[in-house]
Amino acid sequence: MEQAEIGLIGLGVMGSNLALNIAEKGNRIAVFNRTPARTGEFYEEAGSLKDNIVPCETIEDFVAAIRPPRPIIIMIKAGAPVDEQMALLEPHLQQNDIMIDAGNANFRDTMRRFDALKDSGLTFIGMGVSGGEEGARHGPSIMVGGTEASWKRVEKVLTSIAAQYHGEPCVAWLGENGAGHFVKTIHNGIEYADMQMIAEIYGILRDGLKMDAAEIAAVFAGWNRGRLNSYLIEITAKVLEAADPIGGRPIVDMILDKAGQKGTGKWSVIEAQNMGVPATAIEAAVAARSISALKDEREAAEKVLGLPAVPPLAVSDKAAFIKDLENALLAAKIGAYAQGFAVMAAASREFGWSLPMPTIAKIWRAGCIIRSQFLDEITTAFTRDPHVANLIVTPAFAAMVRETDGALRRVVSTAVLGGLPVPALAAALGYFDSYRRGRGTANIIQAQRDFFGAHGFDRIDGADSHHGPWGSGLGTGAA
Ligand SMILES: NC(=O)C1=CN([C@@H]2O[C@H](COP(=O)(O)OP(=O)(O)OC[C@H]3O[C@@H](n4cnc5c(N)ncnc54)[C@H](OP(=O)(O)O)[C@@H]3O)[C@@H](O)[C@H]2O)C=CC1
Ligand SMILES: O=C(CO)[C@H](O)[C@H](O)COP(=O)(O)O
Repeated sequence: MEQAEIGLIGLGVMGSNLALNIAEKGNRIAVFNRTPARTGEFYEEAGSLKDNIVPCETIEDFVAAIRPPRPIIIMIKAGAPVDEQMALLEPHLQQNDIMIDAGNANFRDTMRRFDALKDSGLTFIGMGVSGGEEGARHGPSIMVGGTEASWKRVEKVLTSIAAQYHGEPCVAWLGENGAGHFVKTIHNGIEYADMQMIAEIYGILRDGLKMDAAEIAAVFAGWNRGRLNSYLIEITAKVLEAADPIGGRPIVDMILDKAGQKGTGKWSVIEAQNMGVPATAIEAAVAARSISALKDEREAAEKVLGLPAVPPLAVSDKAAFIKDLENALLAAKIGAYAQGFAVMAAASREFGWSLPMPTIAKIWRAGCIIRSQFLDEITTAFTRDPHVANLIVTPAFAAMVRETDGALRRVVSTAVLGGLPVPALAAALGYFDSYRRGRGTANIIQAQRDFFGAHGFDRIDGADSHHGPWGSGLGTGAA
């Protein structure tokens, strides 16, 4: 039997769709799954693509079915399962075979795995894949990290399966070792912020303006035809339109308000904090998911505290306010993306990757969950100035912030006065207001630090004195 050009382990949601995509693009692929019954089931469902698929029940058969040097995609649950799978696979591999972890790995695990294989003759690629089930099947966005030589060996097949944006494939080599998984992590961090901000706007429409799901769906569908055009806005309109098969009410009204999270959002925030980069909108989004998970505590707290005793939302012109909501969402989105890109710029320096910002924006324009028209504008901004300190000071985005931040301010103020939680929108606004203010208030913090801990400070006039005239440094207030 003709050998396959590539192998794939893990026939779950992502792996099975990726395998079908690979087969459909004319590549012969060997597949393996820990639970063999799934392999048979997958093969039976493959229809006309069966000719390009070699189903294997044992690791030995799987490895033998692939032509050396073998590229093998591992698309399984992230974390320890990947180490276990690699350990099972490794003894069967030969010089120059490549293991490609395509799951949502923590990039620190990817760096460890990359280093562990460095002198073994085997190669490791850490590859972020975005687009969910449909993207994996018809064209995901793919973020590759590893050696450039190993990328060259998989470039053709990955290019054949990636999404296309006006003829340009949404796949790229982004740097050594953990670069691809780091970029995927930040993609997801931005995804968390995007989703949370949409949820906050939904909350204002539902709880503030008392609109029903169908009315809110129409608002999002309208926005999807404008500057907010994006996959996440599109699917938000669709989920709001969908009816519950049991009972016929809008399905969103039947879904428990507890959000799951698998780790990428949290890792984005941890890494941002490690590098001292403010990613406040992403942090707020991660924290909001954690608060959402405290359903029982929230219900108990509502019984103790009640909802805020505030008047109903002060909105005199509903149409104008909905226009403000659209602009506020755009402004806040700019803040979240600016933060995500700033985290990647810092990581690029920290880990020596030379992450290509215009390329990252380019490969996110199609295929991935945060795909949008907006990313084309980010691509243009970073292409003009790849090393700009922050997206919001590029001419195009500075103009957009100036145009929309008033709406964000009005929306956040209205929501706060109406007792509606908008932590991610408020975080984006706070970020703009802090970042654009040349003279902030940290002089007080520096003085306090010097007062109690003799930490010293820099002076605005550059003079030499680095400590304040605090005397003993002992306060006289309460102990
Ligand atoms: N779903 C999504 O939208 C996206 C998911 N991802 C990432 O892709 C990866 C796969 O996700 P997804 O396809 O959704 O997951 P699924 O839950 O659908 O599938 C999980 C797969 O992992 C296998 N697996 C689990 N534990 C082990 C183990 N210890 N050893 C070997 N195989 C194991 C399962 O095999 P078995 O059948 O034997 O249980 C199954 O094939 C994850 O890292 C996920 O974060 C990335 C982008 C999008
Ligand atoms: O990577 C993805 C999308 O890009 C996956 O769907 C991931 O599971 C999303 O993260 P979480 O489950 O934490 O919401």
